[in-house]
Amino acid sequence: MERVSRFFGIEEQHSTVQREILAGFTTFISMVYILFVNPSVLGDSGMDKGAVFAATALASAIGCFLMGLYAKYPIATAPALGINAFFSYSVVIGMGVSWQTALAGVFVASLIFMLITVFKLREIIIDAIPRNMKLAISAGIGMFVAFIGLHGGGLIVANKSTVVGLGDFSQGTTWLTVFGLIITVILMVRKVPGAIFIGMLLTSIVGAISGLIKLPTHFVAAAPSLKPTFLAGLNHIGDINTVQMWVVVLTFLLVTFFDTAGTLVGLAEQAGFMKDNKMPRVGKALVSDSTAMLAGSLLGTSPVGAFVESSAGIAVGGRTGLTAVVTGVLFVFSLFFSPLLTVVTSQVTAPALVIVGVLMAQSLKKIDWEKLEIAIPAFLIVLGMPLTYSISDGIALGFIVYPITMITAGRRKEIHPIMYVLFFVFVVFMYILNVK
Ligand SMILES: Nc1nc2[nH]cnc2c(=O)[nH]1
Repeated sequence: MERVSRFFGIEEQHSTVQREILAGFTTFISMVYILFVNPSVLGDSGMDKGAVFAATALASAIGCFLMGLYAKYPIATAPALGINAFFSYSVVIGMGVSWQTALAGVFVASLIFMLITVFKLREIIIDAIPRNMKLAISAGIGMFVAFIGLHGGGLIVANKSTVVGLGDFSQGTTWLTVFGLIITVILMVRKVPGAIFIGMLLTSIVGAISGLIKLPTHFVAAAPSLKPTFLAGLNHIGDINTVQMWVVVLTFLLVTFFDTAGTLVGLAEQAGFMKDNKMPRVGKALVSDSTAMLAGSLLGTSPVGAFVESSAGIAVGGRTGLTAVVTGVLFVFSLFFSPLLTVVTSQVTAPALVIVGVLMAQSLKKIDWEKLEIAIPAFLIVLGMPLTYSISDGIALGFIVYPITMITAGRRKEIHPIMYVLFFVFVVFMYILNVK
C-alpha cells in the first residue's frame, strides 16, 4: 500500500488510497453508460455491436491506464459522444463511406494527433489560452455535464416549439431522478464523504425496489468477440485519398483536439492542478489520450478522449492516477459483467452529473466579468457548450469573438499570437462542421 501511495503521490495530494478507489468507482459509474450507448450509435453504421462493446471497454481501459500510470492524472478516457454520432450518421450513413474506411480515418487522425503532440504543438496551444477563457471552458463543461444529466434523467426533454422543456412527471423514472437529486444534494450539503457515490447507490437501490430499474437475471456473461472490427480499418487507409475523406479526418482531428484540450484544462481547474495558467504534465496527458485514440481505431471504435464525467471522481476527492487506474480496471471487468451494468441507468447518473455541474460552475466567480471584452467571449463559451451539445463548438464561439472584443477594447498586445491562428482555424472549423 505504501508503494502504491508513493508511486501515485497520494500523500502529496492530501488524498488517501481509499478515497482514490472510491473516486475511481464514482467516475466509472458516471461513464459506464458509454459501453451501451457507443455500440448502439456505431451499430447504426453497420458495425457489430458486440465487437464495439469490447472495443469500447478495452480502448477506455487503455486510456485510463496510460492516464493513471504515465500522466498520473485522475482522468478517465472513453469514446466521445458527439463525434461517434458524426462517425455513424454523417460519415457512414450521410456520405456513404464504409465504416471500415471511417475507422481508417480515425486511425490517420490519431497518427497526426500523435505527431503534433510529439512536436509539442498541442501543449503550446493549450498554454496560449488565456486564463479567463480556461475558466470559462471549465464552467461551460459544468453546464454541459449538468445538461447531459438533466436530459438523461428525464427532467429536461426535447420540445418541438421551445426546443427544450421540463420533463414528464407522470413517469416514475423522472421521480427516481428527483429522488436521486434530492438525496445527493442533502449528502453534499452535509459534506458526507463520497456523497455522489452514495447518492448513486441509493438511487439504484430505490430504483430496484420500486421496479423502475430491472435487476438482471444473471450477472456474468462471456466477453463478446472483437473479431468483426479488430484491425478492420487498416486495409482501408488507401481509401483516404479524396477531399471528402480528408475533411472527415480533419474533423475527427479538430473536434477531438479541442474537446480533449478543453476537458483536460477544465478538469485540472476543478482539481486545483493548474499552475501559472499551465497544466503540469499536459504533454503526458495528451500522449495518453492520442495513444488511446489510436488503440481505439485499431480495436474498432470512434475517437477516444478525456471524459468530462471524470469530474464526478474528482468531486469525491480523486486527485491522483490511482483513480484512473481503478476506473480502467473496472472497464476491463465490465467485459465479463455486462448484465450487471444495466442497473446503472441514466436516472442513477443524472444526479451526479448535475451536482458536478454545480461544482464546475464555481470557476465562474473567478472570471473577470467587469470587462466586457472578457465577459462576452466567456459567456459564449459557457452558454455555447450546453446549447450546441459540444465542448469544441462552445470553445469555437468564444475563440472567434475573443480577438474581436480584445482588439476593440484596445488590448491587442495581450492577445497571444496563437489566439489569432485559432480565430482562423475556428472560422474554417465552423464551416467544415456545417458541411454535414
Ligand atoms: N469530453 C467529453 N466527455 C464526454 N462524455 C461523454 N461524451 C463526451 C464527449 O464528447 N466529450
